[in-house]
Amino acid sequence: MHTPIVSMNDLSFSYTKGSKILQNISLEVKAGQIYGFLGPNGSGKTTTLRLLLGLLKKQEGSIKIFGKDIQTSRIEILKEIGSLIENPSVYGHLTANQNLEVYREIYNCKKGRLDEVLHTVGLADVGGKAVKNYSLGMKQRLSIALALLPGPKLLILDEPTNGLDPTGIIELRQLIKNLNKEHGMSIIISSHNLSEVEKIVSHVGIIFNGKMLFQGALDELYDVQKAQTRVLINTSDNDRVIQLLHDKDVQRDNNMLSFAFEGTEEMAAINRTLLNSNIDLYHLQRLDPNLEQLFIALTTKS
Ligand SMILES: Nc1ncnc2c1ncn2[C@@H]1O[C@H](COP(=O)(O)OP(=O)(O)OP(=O)(O)O)[C@@H](O)[C@H]1O
Repeated sequence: MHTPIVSMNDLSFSYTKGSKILQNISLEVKAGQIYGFLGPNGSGKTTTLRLLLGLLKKQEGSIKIFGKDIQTSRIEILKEIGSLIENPSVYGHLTANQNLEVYREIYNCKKGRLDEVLHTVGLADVGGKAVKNYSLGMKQRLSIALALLPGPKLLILDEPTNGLDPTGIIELRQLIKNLNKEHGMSIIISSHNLSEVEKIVSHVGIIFNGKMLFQGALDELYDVQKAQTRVLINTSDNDRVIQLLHDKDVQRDNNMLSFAFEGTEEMAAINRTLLNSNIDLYHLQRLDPNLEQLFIALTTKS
């Protein structure tokens, strides 16, 4: 079996004594995965990622990256990681090429690498422009180009879609997919919004109030989500519908009725029942839970 790229076990952390920000966090990322690290604001994502990069000192638990301990092999490990934590740190008065040149010297990589990374992030045509004239999406992509300079195996992106417009989000998604597919990079991407990352991630971890609530393949998360899906209907005779669907827990909210969704076959059967009873259907909607509702479902799961 392959050694996981990242393996975090039972990590707990407090900024101040007595108030635990992270509790027994365990997280595993395998080679080639795009791992979505999800949780609402303040749940502990940035703290976890800072610990992962050794930017905060670990207190309890263990962190291994590429099979090595972050505490004893930090420099060696960091050479193979590109990261973007919080705001893009680029100089506005410099061009993209000049920004990259500053970091190229730090990383000690070849000159040709600048064009390569600019090309990878789709900024090859504007490398000579001052960064202050870039859109936020372009700045974000330039920050990723900086992180790519040393040719990392693992890329860690903390809420990279924050503040981006829909086009910027789509471009960033495409870039992340390419880095994973064409450059074989493993990627951890944090977000407070499942819908922003679900098109690209293969695995997810969900953190809430400093605890991991879920970790697994996206499909497993969809199974949890499916169990929380409801159907919303409005008909010409809602009272009658409640009688007809007496074996379901139908809830009424103003003119709307809602009940748990249990598959398309059951939906079709309900529809036939309504038709046979001469009840007109005015509205039918499937309600998939959003991330907040999923959190609630996961926290209350027995
Ligand atoms: N330097 C710090 N000192 C004390 N508390 C902190 C510090 N940094 C973060 N916290 C607290 O730790 C908790 C987790 O914050 P963290 O930034 O890790 O969450 P997050 O999930 O990344 O949220 P966000 O998306 O808002 O950054 C929050 O309650 C936050 O107020």
